[in-house]
Formats: sequence, structure tokens, C-alpha cells
Amino acid sequence: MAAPSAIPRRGLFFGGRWREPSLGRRLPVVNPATEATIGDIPAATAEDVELALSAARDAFGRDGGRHWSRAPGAVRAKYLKAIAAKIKDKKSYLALLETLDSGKPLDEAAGDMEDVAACFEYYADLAEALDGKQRAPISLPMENFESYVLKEPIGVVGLITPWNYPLLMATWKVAPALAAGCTAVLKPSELASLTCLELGGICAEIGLPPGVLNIITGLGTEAGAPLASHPHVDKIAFTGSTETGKRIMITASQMVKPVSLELGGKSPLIVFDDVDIDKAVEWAMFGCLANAGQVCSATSRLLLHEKIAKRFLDRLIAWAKSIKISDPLEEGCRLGSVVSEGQYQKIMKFISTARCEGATILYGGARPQHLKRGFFIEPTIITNVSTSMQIWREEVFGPVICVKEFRTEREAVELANDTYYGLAGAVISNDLERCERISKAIQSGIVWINCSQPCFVQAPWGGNKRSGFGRELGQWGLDNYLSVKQVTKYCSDEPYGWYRPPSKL
Ligand SMILES: NC(=O)c1ccc[n+]([C@@H]2O[C@H](COP(=O)([O-])OP(=O)(O)OC[C@H]3O[C@@H](n4cnc5c(N)ncnc54)[C@H](O)[C@@H]3O)[C@@H](O)[C@H]2O)c1
Ligand SMILES: C[N+](C)(C)CC=O
Repeated sequence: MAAPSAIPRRGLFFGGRWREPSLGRRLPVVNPATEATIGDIPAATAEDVELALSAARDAFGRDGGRHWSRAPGAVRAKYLKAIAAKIKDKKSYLALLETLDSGKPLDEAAGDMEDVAACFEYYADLAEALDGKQRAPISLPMENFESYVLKEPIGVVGLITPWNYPLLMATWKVAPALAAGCTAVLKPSELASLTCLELGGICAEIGLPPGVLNIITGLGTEAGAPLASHPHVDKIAFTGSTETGKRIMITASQMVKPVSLELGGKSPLIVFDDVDIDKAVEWAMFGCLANAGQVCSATSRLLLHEKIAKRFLDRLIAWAKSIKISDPLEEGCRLGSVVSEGQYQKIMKFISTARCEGATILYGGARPQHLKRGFFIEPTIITNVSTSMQIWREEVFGPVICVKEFRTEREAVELANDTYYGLAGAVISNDLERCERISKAIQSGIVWINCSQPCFVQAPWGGNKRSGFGRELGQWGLDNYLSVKQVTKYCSDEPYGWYRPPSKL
């Protein structure tokens, strides 16, 4: 599909319609691979948040909730399936927009759109299954009482999402929230909102009841903050940086509002000396170069057994040299641009600080010479790293791998856990018992054995430590948006008998 000369001009989406932002302001959309401005998106402010939330509240309670929040899960499932079908129909177009907006290779964007459709389908099934799980009986030790559990939608939810997988990260929240019967206001990242706005168009096309999903684009401080602090939001689900996550948690605590936080990471990949080196190198590359390393779970700390370190790094460089770095729309591109000039500068600063602190830039570290425009960065491999260096401690969110060697399994685990983050970790070894031991020892929410990064909608996703808390995907993702209510009934004909009845005289 050829790139469109201009992207669609969209408004904010709430109450089932497109609306101009209250202050009439818009933000430019820059294609990071060409640096050209290709359009703009609306910049919502507190006034728009108010209107979007009011639409969401109306939709939640409309007709006593009969059309959405209290409708059978099977009704909501029909809408989710219809959204999935539209995403599939529009897959090529949506992938193209995602690439123009974010700089990710078109093949990756197409894969993301497949995952988006699969996620809506998956939660459609869970919405249907929810009906059968209502009124689950609780076994009690007293026979004159009966108890059961209702699972009810939490209410109106605020969903705030990042730019690295724009539509996919939004879907991980929108699909389960709607499946549960919540209504939602989605605030995608100002750096990549195009496909999320298209989701608004899809909701209108399939006839989703107005106000069930509302989408406001704009800056974090102007649109995200008023959403997070609004008393009419019953829960905030946030994916983004640890710094913003902390702010959201502080705001939410003022109203004892539940939050789930999917934050940053600095994940380790441990490679032992018993492996097929080329196979392991490919996982190391995928682990930190897919999406130009702008992946929360990127295995950006590579721990190599000393016996294979030299051979491994030689092969890693050979593989890195062979990656096609190009305009992300070109066929076969495997490394596109990073998302913005700001992100480009930030990554370059990490690399120069690593150099100043005494690390060695073994490979890469600069703009690829054949690309004069666009925010492209070579795959970068950094060695001679100490555990006090910034490059070891902080999330870079770019195509930058830092490497350390280890001698023993114990040392590998200590290095792996030497981080405030706890999102993911990976181990590659032919000794599966060792892999199992290491899976238990790594302090993170996700561990990969003999691979890095595969992600399935059926399996829980989320971190520990400063990578956040709560789990998305699978049944856990649905539970994020359900409130559990106990209903207990006294079912004896006899009086309870705790107090002595007063005299009837
Ligand atoms: N754990 C995960 O599953 C996961 C997945 C993807 C990305 N991430 C993390 O996301 C980060 C990159 O994304 P980013 O740069 O968009 O993060 P970010 O924190 O800058 O922004 C995330 C979202 O929060 C909004 N925001 C910013 N300030 C806000 C405020 N004060 N109040 C409310 N909302 C505000 C932004 O507009 C955006 O929509 C990385 O740290 C990455 O690891 C985590
Ligand atoms: C969850 N994942 C890996 C798709 C994107 C994280 O940034």
C-alpha cells in the first residue's frame, strides 16, 4: 500500500461523535523517518476531559446499564468481535498509519495489528464466559447462610497509554475494560495517536453505543493529568514511564482510586556457554532491537558467560551489520527510526554518557551513514560496563545493548537482579534444569527461556519492583476491570437469636 499524501484529520472522539477540542488547538504529527510534518491531532484539555467523562458516565448508567454495563457479556462480545473484524479488514491501512506515526518497520506494525484483532477476539470470548461465572457460590461453615460472588464492572475507567505500540497498548486496556462492562476514556500518547483515533472511527462504524469508548488526544500534562485526577474516574490503568507512573499513583491516592501500572524496565538476558551461538545471538538481537529497542521488556542488559563472550560478540556484530536499516516502509526493513527527535537526542545522550563514564562503544553508537534524514540510530553494543554506570542502571528505550560477563550461575543471577526494575528477564541454555532454577531466581513478572520477547494474549503481563504492579492480558487483564461483590443471605426461618427478645408486654 502506498503512503497517503496526508493522514486523516480527526477530532476528539466522545459520545460516539467527532468533536473539535474546546480550545481549538492541535499538535503536529511528524513522520520520524522523514522528519516531515504529515498532519495534526487534536490537543484536548481539562474541558474536553470533562465532556468525555460525562459521555462515559452516561453510557455506563444508560437505562440502568441494560445496554452496556449490566448487559449480558454476550452482548458486549458481539461488539468486540465486530471491532476485531474491522481491524482485520483495515490491517494494511492501520499498519501504514502506525509506521508513519512511530517509525517502526511496516512488518512489525502489521504484526501489531494482528495482535490487536486477536486481543479483541480473546476478550470477546472472556466477556461471553463471564455470564457463566456470575453468582459463583462460596462454601460457608454455617448452614443458615448462603453466599455467592458477583463480578461487576468497576465503572468509568481512564486508560493512559504510551507511543511504542500505540494501538496495541491501548487495546490491552480497551478490550478487557469493555469486556468487563466498563466504559472508558482512552488517552494515547501525543507522540503517536493516529491509530487510536482510527479506533474511534471503527467504534462509530460498528455502532458501539455512544460514550462506551471515548478517545481524547493531547499532552500528558493537559489531557492525561486531568483524567488521572478526575473524581469521576473509578480506576486508572496506566502504561508508560516509571516517572509518570509515580505521579499518577500520587494523584490517585488522594481519592483512594485503584490504579494498575505497567512501567519501564531494564531486563537481563543471561546466555550460558552451552548454547548454539548464532541461535542465541538472534534472540539477543530480537530482545533489544525489535521496535528499535523501544520495548518495555527489551532485554537491554546482556550477560554472557565468559567462555563464549568473545565469540558471541563477534557474531553479534556480524548479525548487527546485516540488519536492514531503512525507511520503515521499505520491504525487509528490520530497524526503523526511533519515535521522535526528543527520543533520538535522549538515546544519543545515553551513549555519550556511557562513553564518558569509561564504557566502550564496541559497535554502532551513531546515525547510520546512509540515512541523512530521520531519527535513525545504529544498533549499538556497549562493553566494559560497570554496575554503577547509567547505561547499566537506567532504561534507554533505544537499540542499545550493554554487555557484562559472568563466571558462575550465582553471579549471573546477582547481576540480573541488580536493578530497581522487575518487568522481564530471559535465560538461554541447553540445561533446562538450570533454566528453571534461574526462572525462579529472577525477580520479575515475566521470564523467557531460550527466547526473548514473545508475548501471548493468554498469558499474564506485568512487572514487579519499579516496573509497576497489576497484570494485563489473560483472565488477569479482565479482573483488572471487575469489582468483586460478596452477596450473603440469611436463609433460616428461625430468628438469629443473638439478643434476648424484649418482653411483648
Ligand atoms: N510495562 C509495560 O507493559 C510497558 C509497555 C509499553 C511501554 N512501557 C513504558 O512506557 C515508557 C515509554 O512510554 P512514554 O514515553 O509514552 O511514557 P510517558 O510516561 O512519557 O507517557 C505515557 C502516557 O502518559 C501520559 N502522561 C504524561 N504525563 C502525564 C501526567 N502527568 N499525567 C497523566 N498522564 C501523563 C502521556 O501523554 C502518555 O499518554 C517506557 O518507560 C516503557 O518501558 C511499559
Ligand atoms: C508489551 N510489549 C512487549 C508488546 C510492548 C512493551 O513495550
